[in-house]
Amino acid sequence: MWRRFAYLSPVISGKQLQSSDPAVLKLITTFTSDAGSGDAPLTKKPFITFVLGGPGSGKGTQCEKIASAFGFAHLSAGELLREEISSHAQNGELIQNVIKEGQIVPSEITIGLIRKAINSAASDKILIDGFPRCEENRIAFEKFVRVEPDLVIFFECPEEEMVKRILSRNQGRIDDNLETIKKRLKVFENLNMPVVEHYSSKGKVHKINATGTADEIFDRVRQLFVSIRSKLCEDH
Ligand SMILES: Nc1ncnc2c1ncn2[C@@H]1O[C@H](COP(=O)(O)OP(=O)(O)OP(=O)(O)O)[C@@H](O)[C@H]1O
Ligand SMILES: O=c1ccn([C@@H]2O[C@H](COP(=O)(O)O)[C@@H](O)[C@H]2O)c(=O)[nH]1
Ligand SMILES: [Mg+2]
Repeated sequence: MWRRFAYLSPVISGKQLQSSDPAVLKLITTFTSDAGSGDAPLTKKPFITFVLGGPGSGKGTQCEKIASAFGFAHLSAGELLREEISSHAQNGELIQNVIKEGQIVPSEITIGLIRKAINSAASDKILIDGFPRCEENRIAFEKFVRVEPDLVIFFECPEEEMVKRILSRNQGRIDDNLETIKKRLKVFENLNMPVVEHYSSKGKVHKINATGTADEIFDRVRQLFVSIRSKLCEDH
């Protein structure tokens, strides 16, 4: 039984939890129970775009622009998690600790929130900003939400520029400090990048140069969406 679900083990502080850990057993139960939020099919067939890139590479900024220019719903995984903290949800404290450490929230939690947001989104063209964060997230999403992304955008930005942008963001985020940024950059290299590599090998990744002004970057992004517009109109 455990071997079948080994990829669901949460990554917290870089450690894989053991199969006997109560948190892991709860995770398996949620994903395999009809009542759980993890294993119900989506109520619609959306056009899914994963938007990936390092911390501060401009994912959120560009998603806002794509959403308003091309009618996408913008679902930020980080924002969904932060809303759980501010609404004092059951997992709020756990999420806050993980984000403060720059690590990755267990898939069970994030996927449940994303699924709910997809089902209640105003558009069936969806941008999922900042997810999947690791191969375990990706595999769990594909297996339990039962969809693969139609498109993956990867914003390429030098580390120095990402750090500069985050340190001048000024939105009071608990992870916008140098100590957490260093941890997030390590997680980005070690855990986020394998997801980009996986989708690259499937020919789904469009890399965008994320240097320059936000408008210059959006000019590059716009070209991509204009080139796939006929596909978007046909299907959605
Ligand atoms: N091209 C740009 N040039 C300068 N600043 C930018 C640019 N794009 C975004 N910013 C600013 O940099 C900060 C980080 O951008 P944004 O929040 O969009 O990045 P992100 O990839 O979503 O980051 P995170 O992963 O931390 O959520 C914000 O304050 C934003 O206004
Ligand atoms: O799928 C996800 C998305 C985010 N997190 C955690 O949240 C912070 C902030 O995310 P942003 O996308 O940069 O807003 C991220 O560093 C992770 O700690 C997550 O665990 N899983
Ligand atoms: Mg963001």
